[in-house]
Amino acid sequence: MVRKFFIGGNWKMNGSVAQVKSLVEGLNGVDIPSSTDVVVAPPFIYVDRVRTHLKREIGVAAQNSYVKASGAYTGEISPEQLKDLDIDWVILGHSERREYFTESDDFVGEKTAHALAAGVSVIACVGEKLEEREAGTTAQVVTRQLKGVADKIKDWTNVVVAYEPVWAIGTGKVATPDQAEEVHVTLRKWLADNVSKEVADATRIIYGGSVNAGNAADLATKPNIDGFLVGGASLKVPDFSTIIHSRL
Ligand SMILES: O=C(CO)COP(=O)(O)O
Repeated sequence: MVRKFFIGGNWKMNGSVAQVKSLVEGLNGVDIPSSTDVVVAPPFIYVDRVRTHLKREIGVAAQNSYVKASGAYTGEISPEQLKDLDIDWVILGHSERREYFTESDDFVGEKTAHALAAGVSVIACVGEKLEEREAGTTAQVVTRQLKGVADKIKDWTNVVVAYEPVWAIGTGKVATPDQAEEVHVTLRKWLADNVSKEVADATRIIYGGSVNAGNAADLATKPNIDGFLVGGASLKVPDFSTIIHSRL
């Protein structure tokens, strides 16, 4: 099964009008291989302008969405509203949201189901903390998080799973290709055993955590690493471009 390479750029809470303009101009000059899906996720307030000015070969994602279509939910954004702006993707369950905004596995699953129902594809994130890895519970943690999503959805066609070990995010401490591959295999096996062999074969599992222009190609050699979710390096167009072209 050939899974299309997938590169996401998570800009997190970074950027200004000027920086967003320069990123979009830079990205418009990057050659996007037809074998690769590329999606960038600006902060909410910039998604509309990014979608308007960015070339269509690059998708745009939000970094969160809520579980209702509309209503009295101050500060929230619905996937229906994202769709209204032609935003086709959303990142859900990022460890920063789980940690700072106390999002549970169950809530991430609910948000995933609602986004998919609204026609927005989902990058669903899982990942263990350092103490969980050291305690030997990595597989348990990531499969529990994946189950939170699996319990709420039936169709995985529009889901990409991102494995992002918390200890590797923004730390410069990247998982080795073998460490990442091991967890990707665990996640894929869990999908095969608990959802279906077809879903396990077809679902892209991407890696995130200190991916940069220097380490992406090595990680991309692993058969179960189907791409990357990139934070810091996605704010530097030349580095992000190298990562986009990291699979030979
Ligand atoms: O959290 C990440 C992407 O969602 C990874 O961030 P960094 O690439 O900055 O480590």
